Amino acid sequence: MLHSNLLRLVARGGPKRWMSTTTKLTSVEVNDKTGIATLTLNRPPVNSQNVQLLVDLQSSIGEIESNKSRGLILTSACSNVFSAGLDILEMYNTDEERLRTIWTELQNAWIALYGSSLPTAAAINGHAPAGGCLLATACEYRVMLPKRLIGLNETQLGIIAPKWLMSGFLNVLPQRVAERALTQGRLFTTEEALAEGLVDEIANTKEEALEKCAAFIGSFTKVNPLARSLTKLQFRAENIKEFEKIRKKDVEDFVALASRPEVQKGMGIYLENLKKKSKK
Ligand SMILES: CCCCCCCCCC/C=C\CC(=O)SCCNC(=O)CCNC(=O)[C@H](O)C(C)(C)COP(=O)(O)OP(=O)(O)OC[C@H]1O[C@@H](n2cnc3c(N)ncnc32)[C@H](O)[C@@H]1OP(=O)(O)O
Repeated sequence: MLHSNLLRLVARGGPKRWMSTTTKLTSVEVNDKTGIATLTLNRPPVNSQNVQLLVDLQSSIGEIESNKSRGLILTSACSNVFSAGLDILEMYNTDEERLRTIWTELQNAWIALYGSSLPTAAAINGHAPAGGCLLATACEYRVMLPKRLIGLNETQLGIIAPKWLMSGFLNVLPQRVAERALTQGRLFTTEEALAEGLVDEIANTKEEALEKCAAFIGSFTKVNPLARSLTKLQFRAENIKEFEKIRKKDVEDFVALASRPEVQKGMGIYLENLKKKSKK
């Protein structure tokens, strides 16, 4: 009781310490009382994942791990979007080297989060399609605001999510639900996501989501951290091993797919539609 009250007080603006950070598109704030770090994605308007954001994310995860924080909460500074996934503008009309860098940094960011030994939770304070869902499902716990969307919608875009990218999704959903959702490219509403187990709790505000994430991380207070992290990593080891085997080929597959003229054309149309929609 005392512990959860303390977490609530602290999440509402108790003593906080800003860590020195050299990154710009992510920020890290460690709560002095709980030792929990909040990592915020800050690339308005939708936290689309360009190379810089992915590199900054890795650097912030590294910073949190080396500062021995008790856990990591991932959230967004954007008011209605957790992350819109990969920055399509960056993938459009570019060269192979850039595509190689984008995919390599997405892989690096995913493995840094998925393989982190710390307790991790996502306070999903907005929509989380595609790469946004990837980051959320790399965490161990998800709390989401009502009436937002989350899922891997790749097939809706005519593209295929590789196996590693589905790992987190497959960790939390029954195989049958995951297969159907992935083949349909389904985006779940928050309420549907809760019913299926894709998210763990709903919160009405970002502050409440942060509190609930902190309470999840607080649930490990009495567990030996080494035993906890080794147990977590045992659950994830098979996926990580499979990923390591194919990661180089996966980059080349992505570059070949994303540079195909018909895929580039599709991206152009998709971007145009996004822009038309946002002007309405
Ligand atoms: C697409 C082909 C890729 C082919 C490559 C092969 C890849 C294989 C494996 C794929 C793995 C991961 C893929 C991805 O992550 S692809 C990204 C998929 N993301 C989406 O489909 C989400 C698109 N965005 C939205 O649906 C909505 O923006 C939103 C997130 C629901 C938010 O809605 P909103 O109303 O709050 O904001 P909106 O007005 O739509 O957008 C504001 C501006 O942001 C621009 N924008 C949105 N999303 C992206 C994006 N992903 N990349 C770049 N830019 C984006 C949007 O165009 C608006 O711009 P502007 O203000 O008009 O200039």
